[in-house]
Amino acid sequence: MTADLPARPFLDGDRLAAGPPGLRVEVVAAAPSTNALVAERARSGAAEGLVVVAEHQTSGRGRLDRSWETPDRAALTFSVLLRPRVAPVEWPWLPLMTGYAVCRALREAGFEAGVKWPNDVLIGDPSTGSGRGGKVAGILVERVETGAGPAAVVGVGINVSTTREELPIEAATSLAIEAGAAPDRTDILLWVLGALREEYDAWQAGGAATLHAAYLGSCVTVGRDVQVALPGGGALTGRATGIDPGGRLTVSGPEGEVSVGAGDVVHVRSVNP
Ligand SMILES: Nc1ncnc2c1ncn2[C@@H]1O[C@H](COP(=O)(O)OP(=O)(O)OP(=O)(O)O)[C@@H](O)[C@H]1O
Ligand SMILES: O=C(O)CCCC[C@@H]1SC[C@@H]2NC(=O)N[C@@H]21
Repeated sequence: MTADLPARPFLDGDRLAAGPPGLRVEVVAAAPSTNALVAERARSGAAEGLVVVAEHQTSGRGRLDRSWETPDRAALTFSVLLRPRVAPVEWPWLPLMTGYAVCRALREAGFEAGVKWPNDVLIGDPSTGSGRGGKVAGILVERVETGAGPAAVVGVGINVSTTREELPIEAATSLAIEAGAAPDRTDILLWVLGALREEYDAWQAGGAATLHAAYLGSCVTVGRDVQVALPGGGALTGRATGIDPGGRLTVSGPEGEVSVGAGDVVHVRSVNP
């Protein structure tokens, strides 16, 4: 007779409980969207630092209401509740900060990682790696009005053990595809949360200058020729020259130098990559 063995734990609860100071991690078996769940908790008065991880996210959302698709237990899908003390005009740095934190964590795990403005994290190099390189993570930051003032829900999706067949788009990849095996999920989550905590504290204490410089050093968009699709069908074409103090991408083209905010772009594509 064979006894039912307990399923292999998705994350190590003891290590999470001792994780980065000021963060409280809760793991749920399934949720439509961890961003929606944390937004609900924020409206009910939850304090800053709540982190909800879903083993299975069934209706994940991306920017502009696109869907974020991850098979059961194959990804890390989680959201962090923040209540920033800095002026809302500074908040556009939050998705950039989070992308940079994911990048730091993936480098700690041995990956070559870069941020694609505004909200993607890319790994690998299709010409050298065992995988093919591509988008491994996406960030969705949403502002929520609560009785205790505005809050930010910072959502992160990372493809961990997702197979090629399970990925929804050709340009996507997973940590397992690039490395040949999936790294430890608890390590990755703790490294992301630790890096996010550090970047967030530094930003609140001293503004975006340090983050700005670090982000530029990791950004694969700046320095490239890009085509930025705008809402309503227009497009902006030119050289991405930098990130302005408000976290917007600056593009130099036939119209001169123009800044675009993340909320105003449908897509950013490299031209002649
Ligand atoms: N698990 C996943 N991994 C990678 N990509 C995914 C995943 N699930 C959905 N997507 C894709 O990610 C896209 C949402 O991300 P995003 O808003 O960054 O769009 P994008 O096409 O990457 O635009 P941009 O060119 O601006 O980066 C959706 O179009 C969706 O097809
Ligand atoms: O690439 C994007 O547009 C962003 C994708 C963000 C996905 C994460 S997964 C956890 C959190 N919950 C959601 O519904 N979305 C974010």
